[in-house]
Amino acid sequence: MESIGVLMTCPLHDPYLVEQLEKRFTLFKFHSIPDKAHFLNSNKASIRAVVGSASAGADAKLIHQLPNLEIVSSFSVGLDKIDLAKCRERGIRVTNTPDVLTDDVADLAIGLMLAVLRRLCQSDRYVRSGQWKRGEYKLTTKFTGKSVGIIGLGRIGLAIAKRAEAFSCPISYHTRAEKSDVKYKYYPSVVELAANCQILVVACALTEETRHIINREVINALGPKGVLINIGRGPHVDEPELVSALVEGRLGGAGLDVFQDEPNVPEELFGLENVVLLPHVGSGTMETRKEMADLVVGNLEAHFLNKPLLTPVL
Ligand SMILES: O=CC(=O)O
Repeated sequence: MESIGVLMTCPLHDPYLVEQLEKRFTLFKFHSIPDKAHFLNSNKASIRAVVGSASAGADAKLIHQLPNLEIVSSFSVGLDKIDLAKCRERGIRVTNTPDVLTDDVADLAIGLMLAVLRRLCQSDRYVRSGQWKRGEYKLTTKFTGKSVGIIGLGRIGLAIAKRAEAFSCPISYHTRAEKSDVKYKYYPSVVELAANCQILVVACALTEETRHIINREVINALGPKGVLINIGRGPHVDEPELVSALVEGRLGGAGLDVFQDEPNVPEELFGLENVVLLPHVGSGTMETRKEMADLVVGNLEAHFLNKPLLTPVL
């Protein structure tokens, strides 16, 4: 398989995945190639696979430039950086990394809820800066028993619900259609869900329908005591609306692992103590990233050995 060209389109800071790919294939690291047009002209014939992630995948332009592309193996569960319609049209296979990251992302969502309500980051800074010696930290807000609304009740949404239930949180949700196999309260509109919960979590896939699913109306419905948690994708949220709601006190707080234009985060958020900001680390544990890397490589191997894909999307 060494002669098979694999184009890694994202800057993957995962030495294990890079090592595993380099052992088996001819790996091209697209982000570190200065003249991309020249590179593609000279190497397009040998490239039969793309490895992408949540930050860069395979858009229509790239797919068009790779005439021999057979498979896109994504080091992510989200598929929003891959032009699935183009892949379908060209018969290009697509795989992702579901299940193995569910626990980590759900754990992080709960961590964000606790961190925002109990001001964990802020009180850590209080101790480090020596302020504790001058007085006790102020009172915060209880998490146990808060009502949690979840947008998207797939693997990750359900894992968040299960964890929040252990904190005695009543759960409600919004999805395109009501689910017959869950006992949680269903709201057919996001605004209604937001008006009826204290913590609203974005856990759905990013698609054209869910882009800006968190808009001004939803934020206002969640209100000055409500908290938004986003472990989905930045573009799920109308970010300028979120920033102004937080600055104006129309929203109670936010725990954000994802942003519109990563790694750029609106600086207006930096001074707010009711906000916790993370650098898109939902699946970022050594254990999970290894399992994800094994799936990326396993899917490529399966494809080139004509075996069934491990986690096929297309
Ligand atoms: O954001 C991370 C993923 O989609 O896996």
